[in-house]
Amino acid sequence: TTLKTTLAGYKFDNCMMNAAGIRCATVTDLAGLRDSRAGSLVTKSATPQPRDGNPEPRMRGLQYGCINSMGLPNHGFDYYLNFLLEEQKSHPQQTNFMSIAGTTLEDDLSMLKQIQESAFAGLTELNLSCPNVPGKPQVGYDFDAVERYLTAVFAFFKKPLGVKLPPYFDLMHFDQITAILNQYPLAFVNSINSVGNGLMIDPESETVLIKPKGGFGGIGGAYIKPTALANVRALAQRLNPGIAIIGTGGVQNGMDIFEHILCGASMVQVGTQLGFEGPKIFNRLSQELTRIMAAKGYDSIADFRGKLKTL
Ligand SMILES: CC(C)(C)CCc1c(C(=O)O)[nH]c(=O)[nH]c1=O
Repeated sequence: TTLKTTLAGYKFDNCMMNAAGIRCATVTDLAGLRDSRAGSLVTKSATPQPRDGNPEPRMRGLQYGCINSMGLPNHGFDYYLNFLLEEQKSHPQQTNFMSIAGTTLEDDLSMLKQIQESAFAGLTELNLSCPNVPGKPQVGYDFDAVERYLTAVFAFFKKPLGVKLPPYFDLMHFDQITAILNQYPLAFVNSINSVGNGLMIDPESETVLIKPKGGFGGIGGAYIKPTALANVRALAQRLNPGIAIIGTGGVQNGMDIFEHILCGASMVQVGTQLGFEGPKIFNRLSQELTRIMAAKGYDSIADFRGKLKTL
């Protein structure tokens, strides 16, 4: 039984890795991921300059998941690109991802130009949950903006690139977003980001849990697995076969990873639960998934990827 996978022509020893934003903001975090059983790593979404992010408390974990409104705290684009370039020299056998989340299209293009001209040989994840012009929803929910962004990006960017999408909830939206995405030479689509603008409350103190945005924040964890699986499945049913899918959302154990792969994922990312358990979680998840596959008679994930049955 092997957990290896291939995505956009790149080989990974393990089909699981971290989700951007969790345990990946510092070199220490990233080295911890590299030294774990994870098959790859992705950096915290970078902006051109370092950012402090929102006032704390800005993330809280509860029994079934977490809420966050971090506000893109990160050490800046150069910090992460430098780490990834060093990694290529010291650990050439591992392919990594760089996540970027400019607060404007210009910022995204400027970072992508630097990646294009750099020696970075991994994959780039463009976070489309980034804010749009005031008065408009996030880019991922403004389909004209998605088209504008991807047209500008692929006018010059020739390295492997995928997009991180927010969750969609209407079948027409799955049709609309994939009709757009299928027009571009995307290496992958990563679905889903946190479920936006949830609200968690402490009824004792009658207060919200996080400070930014009056307590509103992205929801992750067990709460969002049904939404994540539906998005992975819907995208897999609609995207060109050349566009691989990364499944993210609600992974707590090996069976959750199995379910994401059954829906069509070639790589599965872990966020909230990684935050709770740390990189050693990939030992447990690998053991659990291996046992599930062996019990079902599957040698590799290709044996069951995308093979979810309907009734
Ligand atoms: C929400 C944004 C701040 C625009 C992007 C960064 C981000 C954050 C964040 O840094 O607040 N949290 C998430 O759950 N997903 C994200 O993509």
